[in-house]
Amino acid sequence: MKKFFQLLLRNRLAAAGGVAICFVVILALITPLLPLQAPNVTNTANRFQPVFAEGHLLGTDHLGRDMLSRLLWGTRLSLAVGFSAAIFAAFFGAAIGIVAGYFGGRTDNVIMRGVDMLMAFPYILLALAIVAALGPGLVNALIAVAAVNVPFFARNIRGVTVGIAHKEFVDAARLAGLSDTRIILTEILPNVVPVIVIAMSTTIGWMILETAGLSFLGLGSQPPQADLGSMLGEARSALITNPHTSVVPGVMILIIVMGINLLGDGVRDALDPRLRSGALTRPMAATVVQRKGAVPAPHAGGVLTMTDLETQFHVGPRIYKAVNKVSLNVAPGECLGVIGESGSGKSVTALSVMGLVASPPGVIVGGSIRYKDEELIGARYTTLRRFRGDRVAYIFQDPLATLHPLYKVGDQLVEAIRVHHPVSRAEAWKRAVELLKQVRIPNAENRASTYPHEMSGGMRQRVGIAMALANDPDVIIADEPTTALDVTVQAQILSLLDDLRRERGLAIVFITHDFGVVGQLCDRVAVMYAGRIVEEGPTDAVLAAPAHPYTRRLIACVPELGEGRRRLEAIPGLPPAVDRLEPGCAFAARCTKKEAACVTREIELARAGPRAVRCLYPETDLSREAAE
Ligand SMILES: Nc1ncnc2c1ncn2[C@@H]1O[C@H](COP(=O)(O)OP(=O)(O)OP(=O)(O)O)[C@@H](O)[C@H]1O
Repeated sequence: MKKFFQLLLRNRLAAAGGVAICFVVILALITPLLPLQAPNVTNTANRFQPVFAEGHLLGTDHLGRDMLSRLLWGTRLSLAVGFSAAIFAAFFGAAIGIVAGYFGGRTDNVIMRGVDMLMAFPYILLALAIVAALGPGLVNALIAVAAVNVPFFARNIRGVTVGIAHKEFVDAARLAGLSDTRIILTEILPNVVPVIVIAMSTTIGWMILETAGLSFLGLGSQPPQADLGSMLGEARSALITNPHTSVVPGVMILIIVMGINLLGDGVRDALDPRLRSGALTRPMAATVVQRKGAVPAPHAGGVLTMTDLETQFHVGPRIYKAVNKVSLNVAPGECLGVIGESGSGKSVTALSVMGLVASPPGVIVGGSIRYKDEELIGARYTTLRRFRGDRVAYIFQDPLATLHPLYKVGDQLVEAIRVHHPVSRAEAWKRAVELLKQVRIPNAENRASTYPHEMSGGMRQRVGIAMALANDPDVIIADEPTTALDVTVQAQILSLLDDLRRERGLAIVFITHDFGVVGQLCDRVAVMYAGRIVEEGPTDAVLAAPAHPYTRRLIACVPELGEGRRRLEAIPGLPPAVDRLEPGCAFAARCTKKEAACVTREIELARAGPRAVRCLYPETDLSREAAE
């Protein structure tokens, strides 16, 4: 709740709207306590007194009634009717939407066709028809305004409910034997409440306007009772001669509706969890760079070289050191594996290369990333765009999330090609089909015309690889591309990537959790823990004699076929949170070889020949191994 208010106040327009609305609501609440004149007592001798007239701060109307008193009593009434109408509409609309969305099928059809019929009428005509049927009066105006807004809520909430009703947690509740009512109340409702609140906050102003409209037409509040709409209606004939009688209620309506709308927009933004971690802004086109020191010289050669890369997330007062002085390099035709537990910083390292870490909250605070001889950290956005997808391409874990669901896969490949190369559509289509063949998609000509949802997971991942290959890049960064696939398809994809790098001299950075995959594909491996590289070296050497205790434990977690009796050793405990890192080795708390020296000072990555380890008491003596 505190976070919600902080975010709301950070949005200045929303805060201004909130202040205006609070002021008006407080005034309306204390109206009976204020020393005001009676709002309905007429005094025709005193009619049309101007603003600031003696005894009448806002003047008098055509019957000599005090405008200030009528304005405050009228505001009270208009707010009460507007809020009540919004609550009624939200309650009935949400109930209808939830029932239709949850039960689906015929129930949904019958309810939603009824809602469609209501929506087919122009809403003001519908409201007029309802008031005409019920008779003029404020309560009937309230019923009419609430009724015409019920379909809006029903449609919105039904849409959200349909999306939730078949989620795994709802299925789990069904399997647990919960009744439909219980599921709706405990599983569905908490997920739709934010949407109801947002819809309400953005429609209350609208409902106040509609009620004022009906009163303006004489169908809402009846004389002598004042609300803002009826005050405007009565002042209509004196609009030119005594404009203050219209301006006073008009300005109040403006303040209320503007205030509620601004506040409503702010509430909607503050309730959106995606905006919580950053400011209320869209992510920037490239990761923000706030490098403090000088650009370090590259530590090694290669087509892609990262040296002392530091990427952090700045969330309020917290700093998450997701990537902490990471140095990696990959040569043409080489495959570098990056391995580590979930949250160790592998993806953030990969995304930093092309400035794809979302800012806010991501910030690159130090280091160097070189593609051949070109420095990428701090490079202009046009340079990064030129390289993205063309020289350095990505393959992500979930191709369904990265492929556009509404375009055929061939068209998406055509787009990827034409973004970087000025070729005709027909030519790009031919190349797209060729790419699909290269990634061994059978019947590629026809498959190019299918949509992503018509393909299996393995096929889609091949399309993802084809997309990465579209512009013949020099480097492919593959972020767990086989984790979601079954072992047969996984093996096919791995051998495909292996062939491609041998045929084309591609450099591959392969991010994975799985040492089995590293052993199959990678020439070298870097092990990450809590944002740091803890070990690096040729895959065979690391697998045969791991130097860091963490690497040894990770390898021990991999089951091997035919070794059924070997005990798999899980690593106890969890990786540390990267916003509260203690000095020294981050693995110390889980390490069986921990000594006092491990947690007193920073431990350097000690290099010996092709291998490196960040440990004071390594499992293998790398200097001796290098000397041999
Ligand atoms: N938007 C964010 N705000 C704060 N911290 C973040 C954000 N995104 C990532 N992190 C943190 O950065 C660290 C590194 O995350 P990253 O996604 O790189 O891990 P990973 O090793 O790729 O994990 P996985 O294997 O699960 O994909 C994690 O500790 C994560 O909590």
